[in-house]
Amino acid sequence: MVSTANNWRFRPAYAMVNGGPDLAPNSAPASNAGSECGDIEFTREYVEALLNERPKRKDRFSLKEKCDSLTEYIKRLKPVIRWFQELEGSYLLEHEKLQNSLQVSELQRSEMDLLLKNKEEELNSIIAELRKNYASLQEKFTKEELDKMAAMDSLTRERDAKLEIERSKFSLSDELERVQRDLTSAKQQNSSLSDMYKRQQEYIANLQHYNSKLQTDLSTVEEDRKRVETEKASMVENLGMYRGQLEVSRQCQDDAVKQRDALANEVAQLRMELQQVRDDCDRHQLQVQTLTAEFTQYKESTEKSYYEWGDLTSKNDELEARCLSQSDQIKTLKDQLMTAEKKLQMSDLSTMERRTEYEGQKKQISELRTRLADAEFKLIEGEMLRKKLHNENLELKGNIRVFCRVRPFLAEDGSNTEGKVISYPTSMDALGRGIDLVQSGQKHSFKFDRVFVPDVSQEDVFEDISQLVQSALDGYKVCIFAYGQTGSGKTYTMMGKPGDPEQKGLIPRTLEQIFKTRQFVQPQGWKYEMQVSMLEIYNETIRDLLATNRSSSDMLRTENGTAGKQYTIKHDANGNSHVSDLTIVDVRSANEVSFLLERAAHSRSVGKTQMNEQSSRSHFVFTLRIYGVNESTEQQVQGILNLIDLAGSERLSKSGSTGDRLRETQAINKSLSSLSDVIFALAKKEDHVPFRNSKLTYLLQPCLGGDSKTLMFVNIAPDSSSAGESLCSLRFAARVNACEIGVPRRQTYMRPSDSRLSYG
Ligand SMILES: Nc1ncnc2c1ncn2[C@@H]1O[C@H](COP(=O)(O)OP(=O)(O)OP(=O)(O)O)[C@@H](O)[C@H]1O
Repeated sequence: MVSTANNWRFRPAYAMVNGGPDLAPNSAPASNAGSECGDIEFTREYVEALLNERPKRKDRFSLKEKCDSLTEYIKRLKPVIRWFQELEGSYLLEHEKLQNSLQVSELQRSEMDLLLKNKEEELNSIIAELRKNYASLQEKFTKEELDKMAAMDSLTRERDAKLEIERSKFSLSDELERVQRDLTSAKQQNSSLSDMYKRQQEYIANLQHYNSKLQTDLSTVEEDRKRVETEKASMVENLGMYRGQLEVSRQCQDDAVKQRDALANEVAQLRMELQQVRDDCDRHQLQVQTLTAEFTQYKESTEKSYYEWGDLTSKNDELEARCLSQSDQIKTLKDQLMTAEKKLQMSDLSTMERRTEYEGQKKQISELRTRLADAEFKLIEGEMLRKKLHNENLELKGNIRVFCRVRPFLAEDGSNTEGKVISYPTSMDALGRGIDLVQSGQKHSFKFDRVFVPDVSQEDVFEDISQLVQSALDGYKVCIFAYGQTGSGKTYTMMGKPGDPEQKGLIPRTLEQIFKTRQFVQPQGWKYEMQVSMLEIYNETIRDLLATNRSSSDMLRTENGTAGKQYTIKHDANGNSHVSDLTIVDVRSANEVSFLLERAAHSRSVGKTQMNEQSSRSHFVFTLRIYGVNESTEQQVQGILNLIDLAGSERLSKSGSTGDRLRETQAINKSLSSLSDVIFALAKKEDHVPFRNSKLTYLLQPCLGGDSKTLMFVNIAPDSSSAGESLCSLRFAARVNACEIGVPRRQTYMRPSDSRLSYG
C-alpha cells in the first residue's frame, strides 16, 4: 500500500464522509465517489488539491455558508491527518521491522544499511515532509479552528443580529399589521366618511329641497292666509249684509205679525158684526114670520075692515121692505166677511212665507257663522304654520345673519366720489349678495346674506327684516345692530331722517309693524304688553336716555369723560340681563314710542370729529320687551327686540381724535373688539366667551349667547378715501357671517314677577 515518496498513494481505512466530487482527486476511482465508506486514494495531488481548495477568506459566502464549508473542509481534512498519522505509524512500524531484520541478518545489514539509510533518508525526508505537512496542516487546522471559532463567533453574532433582526422583523410585521389594520380601518373610515359625506350632501340637498318646499309652502300658506283673509273680510261683509237683511226681515215679520193681528182683530170684529147681522137677520126673519102669521090671521079672521086691512098691508109692506133691506145688509155683510176671510187667508199665507224666509235666513246666518269660525280657525292655523315655517326658514339660513348696506355718495364726499371703489358682481350666485371692493389696486370680494346697493329705499330694507321683527312678537330674542365707520349710514339705517316719512329708519318702522300686528292679531285672542327702555354706552359707562329727572352728574359728562351715575348690569337665573335703576316705560302705541325716541335723541351724546359733524360717539341700545298672552289658546310668549346703533368703528389714525375724542375712540374700539371677540368665541364654541370684557357685550349676553336671532348691518361708505375702513368693516362682517351661533329658542315661559328690568 505504501507508494514511493514522490508518488505515494494510500487508501485509508477511514471513510471519506460526503466527499464532494469537486474536492475528490481526479485519480480517485469514480465508483467510490460519494459512497459513505469509499476508499479514496490519497495522492500528493489530492492532498495538495485539498489544501488548495480550502475556502478562501475572501470568498463571498455568508458567514453561515463559510462556517458550513469550513466544517465540511475540516471534516475532510481529518481523514487526511489521520492518514498521515497512519502513514507515520506504518513507516515507524516498517522501520522497526527493518531494525529487527537488521538484527536477524547482519549480512543483510550492510546491504540493507545503504538501503535502509536510503530508505531512512527517504523515510526521514518523507517523515520530515509529512511532519512539515502535518505541521502545516496542524497550523492550518489551528488556523482553520481559529477561523472556525471566529466564524462561529461571527455566526453567533450574526445569529444574534439575525434574531434581533427577526425580532425587529416581528415587531415590524406587527407594526405593519397594525399599520395595515389602521390602513384598513382608515380605508373603512374613509369610505364611511365618504358615505357620510355623500349622505351629508344628500341631506343638504334634501334640506335645500325641504327649504325650497318650505318656501313654496310658506308662499302657499301666505297666499292661503291672504285668500282666507279676503274670504273672511267678504264673509264679515256678507254677515253684515245678512244681519241687515235679517233686521229688515225681522221688521217685516213684526209688521206682518202686527198686520196679521190687526187683520185677525178686524176679522173677529167682522165676525162679531156678521154674527150681530145674522142675529138681526134671524130676529127680523122671525119678526117677518110672526108678522106674516099675524097678517094671515088678521086676513082670515077679520077681512072686514078695509082700513084695518090697509094698515096691515102697509105694515106688511114696511116689514117686507125692512126684511129686504136686512137681507141686503146680510148679503153685504156676507160679502164683507168673505173679503175679510180672503184677506185673513192671504195674510196667513204671507206670514207663512215670511216665517219660511226668516227660517232660511236664520239657517244661512248659522251657516255663515260656522264658515266664519272655520275661516278663523284656518287663519289661526295658517298663522301658526307661518310662524313655524318662518322660524324653520330662519334657522336654515342661520341665526346670525349679515346684511351689507352701501350708502349713496354725498355732497360731503367731495372729490372722493371719483374712482369707483365698490362694485357688485352680477353672477347668478352672487347677485344681490356680493360686493367687490378695490383697495390699492387689489380687488376684494365678499358675500353676505344680502347686499343693499345705494339706491335701495328704507322701505325695501325694512321689508327684508320685517320677518325678524315678527319673530320678536312670536317670543324670540331678536338683536339687530348696525356696524360701520363713522358716517357710513348706521344711524340713517336704524333711525332714518327725522321728519321725512319716506326715510324713516328701521326702529320707527319696526314699531309701526309691531303695533299694527298687535292690532291685527287681537281678534285671534292675542293681547300684548310692551315696555321700552333706551340707553347709551359712552366711554364704557351706561346712561339712561329716558330718565326724566336725570341728575346733572348723569346728564353731563365729567371732565374725564365718565358719567356720574353708575348703572349696573346683572344677569338673573334665566339668563336675562337687568340694568339697575333703568327707566322702563309701558307703551301702547307707536306714537308713544316715537315721543320717547325723540326724548332719547335729545339726551344722546353727540360729539364732533373730523369725519362727521353729527357723529354719535356712543352705542345706542333700544330695547322693546314684548309680553303676549293668547286668551283663547292660553299661550304666552315673551320676546325681546334689541335695536342697536353702534358707535363709529374707525381707526384712531383716521379719526384724527385727540383728548376726550381720543379717549372716546379708544373706548369704542375696545367695546367693538370685545363684540368681535365674543362673536368669534361663540362661533368657535369656546368654553370661555369674554362677555364681561365690555359693557355692551355683557348687556347683550342673552341676545348674543346663542338662542337669539341676530342680524348685523355692515354699513359702507362708497368714497375712495373710506376704502381702507370699508375693507376692515367688510372683513369683520365676513367673519361674523361665517359664524354659526346656537339655535334660536322661543320664550314661552310665564311672565317673571319683575320683568320690567329684564333685557333678554
Ligand atoms: N342710504 C342712505 N341714503 C341717503 N343718505 C344716507 C344713507 N345712508 C347715510 N346717509 C346720509 O349719510 C350721512 C351719514 O349717515 P349717518 O349719520 O347715518 O352715519 P353713521 O354711520 O350713523 O355715523 P356715526 O357713526 O357718526 O353715527 C347722513 O347725512 C345720512 O343722512
